[in-house]
Amino acid sequence: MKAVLTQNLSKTYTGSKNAVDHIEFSLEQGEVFGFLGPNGAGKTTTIKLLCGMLAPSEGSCRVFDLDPAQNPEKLHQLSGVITEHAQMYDHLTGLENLVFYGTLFGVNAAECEKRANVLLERLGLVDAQDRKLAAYSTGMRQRLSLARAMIHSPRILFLDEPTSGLDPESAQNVNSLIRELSVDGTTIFLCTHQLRYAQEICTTYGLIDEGTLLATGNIQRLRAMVFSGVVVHVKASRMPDGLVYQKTGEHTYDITVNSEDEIPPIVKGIVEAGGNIYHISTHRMSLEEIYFSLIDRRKAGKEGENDE
Ligand SMILES: Nc1ncnc2c1ncn2[C@@H]1O[C@H](COP(=O)(O)OP(=O)(O)OP(=O)(O)O)[C@@H](O)[C@H]1O
Repeated sequence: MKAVLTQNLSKTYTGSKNAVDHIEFSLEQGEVFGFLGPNGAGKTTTIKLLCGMLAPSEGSCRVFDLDPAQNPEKLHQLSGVITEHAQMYDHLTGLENLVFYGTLFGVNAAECEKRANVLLERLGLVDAQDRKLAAYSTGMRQRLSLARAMIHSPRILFLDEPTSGLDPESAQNVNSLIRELSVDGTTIFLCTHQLRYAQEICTTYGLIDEGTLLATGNIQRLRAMVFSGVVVHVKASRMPDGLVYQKTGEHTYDITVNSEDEIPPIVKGIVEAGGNIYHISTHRMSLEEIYFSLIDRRKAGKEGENDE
């Protein structure tokens, strides 16, 4: 059974164009899926469709074989969600909020408290657990809303920018918690604009722009859509005749190869030509470079269409 399956999923808000336009993808259990795209691309709308907060205008989606719009209660039992404004109670303490929400999900109070203690510890909130939420800082609230989303040990977590606004240490805690949960089989659906962070943590990606899904898959698959080769940076005293390279500075060169297997003969060739090698490193396209390349390609395609 797929953790998430969408078919022709579309959402049109009244009076506007498609916010989500016939998107199709599926997620396996335990995947950390990075859903990436510019502002207004349709990420939050997709989360809302998958959580049953919105009904599709066309097409369908299923989360662990449930139709979210038809079975919102069942879905809430097995999913956790954080969006920018998670509802919690200012007059309750951090711990009381967690226990309250845990019991709403059907977990008994003793179990809730046990799990709340683990989460508060992991998210660095133990010292604040007995303080009223009204006295929490924005970052503390954000960490508590993450704990709230996890209090009932959901099978899937929908996280919209879970680390924006967190200090580096808290962000690292959240990242390692997400990694551990995925190892234990929790599926993570993560929206973020922080592409370096996404590359560290996600196993697969979806790239959306103006409601259209431009690409899905792991980083190798996305790379293959843009440029699958490797760029070798070399600093050497001389280069052999016949080798194709691009001079990038004083004694520095870039060589483009299809695979790393081509590097040893290149090194051998430089040495045999009497060159000294001072530095050699390889570069593959990062998620950030792939993202901009695919977005730029789409923009160029649209401009081409408009020119015709
Ligand atoms: N309630 C609404 N009514 C009308 N249009 C909406 C509504 N919510 C979102 N939209 C529009 O739908 C499109 C997709 O918005 P959405 O919030 O899903 O984007 P997003 O990718 O989450 O953006 P961001 O990165 O800024 O959070 C945008 O054009 C937005 O203006």
